[in-house]
Amino acid sequence: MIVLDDVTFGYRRKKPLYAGLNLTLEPGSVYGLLGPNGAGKSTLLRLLAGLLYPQQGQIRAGDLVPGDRKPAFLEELFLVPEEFYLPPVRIRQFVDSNAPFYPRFSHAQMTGYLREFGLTDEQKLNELSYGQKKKVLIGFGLATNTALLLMDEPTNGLDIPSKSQFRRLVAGAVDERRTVVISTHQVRDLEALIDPVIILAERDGRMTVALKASVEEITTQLWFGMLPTLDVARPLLFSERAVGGYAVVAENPTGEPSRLDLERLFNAVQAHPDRIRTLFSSPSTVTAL
Ligand SMILES: Nc1ncnc2c1ncn2[C@@H]1O[C@H](COP(=O)(O)OP(=O)(O)OP(=O)(O)O)[C@@H](O)[C@H]1O
Repeated sequence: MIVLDDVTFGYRRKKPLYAGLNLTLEPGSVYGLLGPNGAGKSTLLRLLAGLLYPQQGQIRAGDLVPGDRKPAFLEELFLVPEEFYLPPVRIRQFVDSNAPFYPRFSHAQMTGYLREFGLTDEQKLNELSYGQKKKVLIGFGLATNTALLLMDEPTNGLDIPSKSQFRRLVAGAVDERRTVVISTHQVRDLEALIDPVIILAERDGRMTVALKASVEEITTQLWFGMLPTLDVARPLLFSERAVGGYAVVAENPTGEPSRLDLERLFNAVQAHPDRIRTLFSSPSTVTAL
């Protein structure tokens, strides 16, 4: 389990990006980390990876502190960053020289991922497109079988068929000991994969976790649907004009079933972060603040 306890962090000391941030991540899940541009998604991933250090508070991954960068933590961590450099070597050489850092690395899985992505390990990394390089890194990250796998905007640069391959491969690589955190703006790419959902929103100039909830919790508290008019009794958290009426997110006091729409949920959270916090602050839901 990964715990962020009262974490304060800012690139400038006098202007923290996060202040008093609390968040718990459980193994066995693919967390989707959403937030506006500049909200601090990449920063949060770097804090979790121990590449940045909290100025106050603590981050713990089991018994380990990510910022200590001890081998026992590093061999269980893989980060697929948004921007990366890969050396000008064949995929096979890259795998052979990096796999030994990860005791659970599976060469069989890596071979399978490369095959799925239409690559061979004879190809040179410097002769691949950005999307192909990203596939190598994603495949390598999945094949490490680290307890913590962080991916920053992984579907950026992937073509349309590769996005569904990505969903399938990630879903197949998660087990009960693995925690996967994916930051993304491409909510449509990941709708069928991420659960729980974490949404960052601003409050008093600081970024906070406005929502952390499972898909089931979200669709219990909120209703996603179409209405012919906006003249309805139930409180609306978001609405937009759509063909034939309005696509809305409404409170759901009667527990009416509906299908989560992440884009609309994101907009509802940004528009009404305090109401969302209140709705989801039941004991079964862990929210920060
Ligand atoms: N190395 C840095 N030095 C100073 N400020 C930084 C640095 N990296 C990020 N920031 C600032 O911290 C804030 C959060 O940045 P971060 O990259 O974590 O956001 P993000 O949510 O990942 O954004 P995006 O969705 O645009 O990728 C932004 O205001 C950014 O300008």
